[in-house]
Amino acid sequence: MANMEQDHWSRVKGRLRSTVGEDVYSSWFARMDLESVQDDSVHLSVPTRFLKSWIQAHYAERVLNAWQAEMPQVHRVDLTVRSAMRNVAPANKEAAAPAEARRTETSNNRHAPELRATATAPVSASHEALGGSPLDPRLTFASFVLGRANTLAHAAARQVAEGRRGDPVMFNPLYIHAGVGLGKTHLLQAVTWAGNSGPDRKVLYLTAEKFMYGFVAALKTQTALAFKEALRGIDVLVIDDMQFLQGKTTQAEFCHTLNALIDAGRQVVIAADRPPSDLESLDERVRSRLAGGLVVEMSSLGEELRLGILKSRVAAARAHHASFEVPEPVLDYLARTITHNGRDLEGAINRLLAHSKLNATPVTLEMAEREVRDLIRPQEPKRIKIEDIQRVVARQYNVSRSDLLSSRRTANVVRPRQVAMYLAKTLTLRSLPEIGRRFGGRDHTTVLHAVRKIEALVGKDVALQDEVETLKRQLQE
Ligand SMILES: Nc1ncnc2c1ncn2[C@@H]1O[C@H](COP(=O)(O)OP(=O)(O)OP(=O)(O)O)[C@@H](O)[C@H]1O
Repeated sequence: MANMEQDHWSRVKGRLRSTVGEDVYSSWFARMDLESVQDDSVHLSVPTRFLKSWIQAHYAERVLNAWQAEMPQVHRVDLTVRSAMRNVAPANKEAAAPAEARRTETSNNRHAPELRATATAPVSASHEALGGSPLDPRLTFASFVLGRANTLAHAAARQVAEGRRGDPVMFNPLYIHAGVGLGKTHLLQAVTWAGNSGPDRKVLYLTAEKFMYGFVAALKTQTALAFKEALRGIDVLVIDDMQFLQGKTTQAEFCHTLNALIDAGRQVVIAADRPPSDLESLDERVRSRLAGGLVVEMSSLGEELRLGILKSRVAAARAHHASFEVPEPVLDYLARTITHNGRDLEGAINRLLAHSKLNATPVTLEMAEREVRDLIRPQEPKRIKIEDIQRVVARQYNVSRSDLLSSRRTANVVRPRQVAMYLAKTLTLRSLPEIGRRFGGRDHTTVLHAVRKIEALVGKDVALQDEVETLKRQLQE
């Protein structure tokens, strides 16, 4: 790019910095790059979709103004998302720690820069040479959180990733299926990063779309034979989003490739959003071949797993924003209420980060409730009312509801009251002051004390733990 353009760009950045202030600038514009200037339009790029839509929604005008102040002829600013893949394969693999994306393309990088982990898996030169789909450096085994939903899929994926050339292939193909946003792409890319970190194996990650595109392009340029040979020369073929494989010729080609690889003892790993038998648009031969290896389902993310993912996202964000803190109750609340998929969990942390950075305020439960409201889907856990809690607890401990609200401090009332407050905190979205008000106008510190007390006791006292569990069950029914 011409030096002059870069000079303009530096000055535009300076203007933006002084209009929006240093904090906002570093949150939103620090990773924006100039791609090109052509006539009256400027082409900029950012590493994520999230950043793109945020800038478009909030700062489009200011970015254009800053350009016009520098170059009056500019009438248009285009913003695109860079892919997460480096476009130059470094010769030295150790130096190939995934870095910020450089290649411009409207890719599906769904991961905000704030969540960039410190993954250091090398980028495989062979992967790039073969035209593999872009890999996201954050999607590694190190950042994959384990839980009941994915233990088997993870173990199988690891086994594949750690295999060596010539090892007997245990299950072929390995077919992983799960609903949207439950970690398929994460696991498949983790296999690719890990598999390519050794010197002797070539692992190629392709989305089904990319496979089709590669094949169609090869047909057009009459290099289809070379394409097939190249594919057959790899050790592990990883195909994501199999449900999108379309077209008779492509399917036939895919089937040949699959057969050739499997017969040659090469590993094939596939992910889709449904089991092979439900891939209706696929040829029967392909379906049965796909079902002939190990088919593993990843089920929906349990609460513990969701909490683990949230924590790992916060830790990743803190690597770049050390002051970003999400209190435990907020994490618990998010894990409890955002139940559908990992992408929503990631989105929630991004929003909290954006909000707390922009407004320079700490993350609170109230803020979280407001910010993620639309991520909480309809069939979320039944909304429990504080009155219900008071009623059920009073019945269980044989006291009256007015006892719970009264100022009486006898032991037979104090404990049930504390349990009720604890349940109000853990099962509802009410804030501590609100709960205090609903328990006879108590102060929020009294509620906090009760919550902590019961939390501590539940960890030690099995009988109390059972009581609390029974109460929760009754309330959730
Ligand atoms: N077990 C996990 N550990 C860490 N992150 C996870 C896990 N499961 C899902 N995620 C995160 O959730 C988000 C969505 O996951 P991913 O893109 O892998 O889903 P997917 O199953 O491929 O979805 P789709 O069907 O839409 O392609 C990603 O940010 C991913 O890192």
